Amino acid sequence: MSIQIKNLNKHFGKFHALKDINLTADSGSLTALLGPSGCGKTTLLRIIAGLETATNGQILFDNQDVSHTPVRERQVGFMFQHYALFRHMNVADNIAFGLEVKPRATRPNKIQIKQTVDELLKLVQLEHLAKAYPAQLSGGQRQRIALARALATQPKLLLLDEPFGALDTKVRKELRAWLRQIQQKLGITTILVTHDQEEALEMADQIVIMNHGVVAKVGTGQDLYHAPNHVFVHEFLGETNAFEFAKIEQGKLHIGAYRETLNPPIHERQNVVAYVRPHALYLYTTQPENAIGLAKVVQIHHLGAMVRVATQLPESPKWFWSALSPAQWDDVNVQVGDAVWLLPQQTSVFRLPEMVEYVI
Ligand SMILES: Nc1ncnc2c1ncn2[C@@H]1O[C@H](COP(=O)(O)OP(=O)(O)OP(=O)(O)O)[C@@H](O)[C@H]1O
Repeated sequence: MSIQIKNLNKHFGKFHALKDINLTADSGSLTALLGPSGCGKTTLLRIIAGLETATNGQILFDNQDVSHTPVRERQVGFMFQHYALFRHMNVADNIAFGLEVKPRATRPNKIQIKQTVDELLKLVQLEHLAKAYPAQLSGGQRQRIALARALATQPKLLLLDEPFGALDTKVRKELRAWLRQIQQKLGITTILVTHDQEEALEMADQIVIMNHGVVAKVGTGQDLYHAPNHVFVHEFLGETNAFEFAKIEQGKLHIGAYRETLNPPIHERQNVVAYVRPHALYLYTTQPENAIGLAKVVQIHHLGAMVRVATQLPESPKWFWSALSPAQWDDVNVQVGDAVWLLPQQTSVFRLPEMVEYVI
């Protein structure tokens, strides 16, 4: 099922929470709504679900206007971080719940319900836990059951709000890959709310970056990461180093004076800012052509697949981070206190407030 959102606004009293949202999600795709806390992700998801009404605008499912269709008729499945399983019901009964409460006319019979539950338990690979109670499950298992429960009514749309928010990093990572696999296998259109950029980059076909109730940018993870044309998007999606008061002359980046504050809000910054991702900020022990300065190494973190090095230019309060592969590290092999030359390999230059000027 495809989704289209047209000119949608939401006001809470005087507060304009969603501003002229326009979005399309293709049938079978996974869209991530990504943005900082309070940007309106959950509100948008709730409006798509029918749990909240928009002040104006339209929502279309497969080109049908569902803006005023009640939630139970929208055929959506939910999985929320805090949408807990029923404690007093075992796993099988939790999964069956959505079917058991259907009106008699559309409710499957006992045998069909059992069949569906068995299939879903198999899908989420927890057949052996059918008789267990939620308190006996790990956090990851609970969320897998929550997904099975969300899928029981065969929804045409799956809505996930920070589904793995409460889990530890390792389990989160495993479940992300697992959920994406199931979503693709079922071909179910899915919208995922997250504030975790890695989660969005790993799972989504398209990422919608939201900020202060507006859609700042829509694209695939690759599009957004490599060629964001908006300062907010560049800063939000992936780690970056900001060189302020930069100047580009004949294709070369010059660093000007430094501000005293470390990360002033975007609207307080002036002129030109040059952004360099850590993997593109190369370090050299002998001066290369076009180096932007000689910096001091202040920290080195060995992270296995990567070595992260923090450096500081003279008179700058800021640290800049480089991410080196083990092979790159072997060539540099510096120690804290050593001097290194900084050379950006790719730089996105913005003339504020939001225009990208060039990538060099
Ligand atoms: N029922 C409500 N009444 C008044 N204001 C609300 C209501 N629901 C949400 N808001 C406000 O709308 C804004 C967007 O909230 P929303 O929960 O959609 O943000 P979010 O991006 O999902 O944030 P988070 O990641 O923290 O959940 C916030 O400023 C919030 O305080």
